Amino acid sequence: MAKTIRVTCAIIHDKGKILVAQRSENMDLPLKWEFPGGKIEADESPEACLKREIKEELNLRIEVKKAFKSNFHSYAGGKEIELIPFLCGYISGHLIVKEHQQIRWIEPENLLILDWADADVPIVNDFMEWFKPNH
Ligand SMILES: Nc1nc2c([nH]c(=O)n2[C@@H]2O[C@H](COP(=O)(O)OP(=O)(O)OP(=O)(O)O)[C@@H](O)[C@H]2O)c(=O)[nH]1
Repeated sequence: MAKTIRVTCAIIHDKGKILVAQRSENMDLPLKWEFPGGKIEADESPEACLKREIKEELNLRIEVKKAFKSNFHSYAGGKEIELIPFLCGYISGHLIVKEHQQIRWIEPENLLILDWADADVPIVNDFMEWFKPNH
């Protein structure tokens, strides 16, 4: 059986908006929307992974605030991932889009409009459920 790949992703909330990223044409899941992040390396904590990935992909420093429930998802072709989401805050840095097709800052209530990577859909729903009564 294939090994489950552990992937972190950041729900970055700043000034009332959420940062969302569209995967580029030459990534797998081309043009699907995701929360930025990436694979956890050996001996790395999920939080350290996320800070590293966000610095690498977007040139931003973030703080990791709250974990949400992770989602196990099997993609066609056999790849299985555990997607581990965290609510994050912006600390500093000038945004540079290095790998994605585009990024957008959107109102939380508009998150469901996007064409999400399949593994992200339960995470978006969980986040929305938490967000609504808290804001
Ligand atoms: N970063 C990220 N990856 C996601 C999300 N949803 C989702 O299915 N994935 C999948 O998780 C895996 C991690 O991908 P990645 O390409 O961002 O990770 P990485 O930068 O560490 O990997 P690389 O070294 O292969 O480029 C990919 O198979 C990707 O399609 C998401 O919201 N964020």
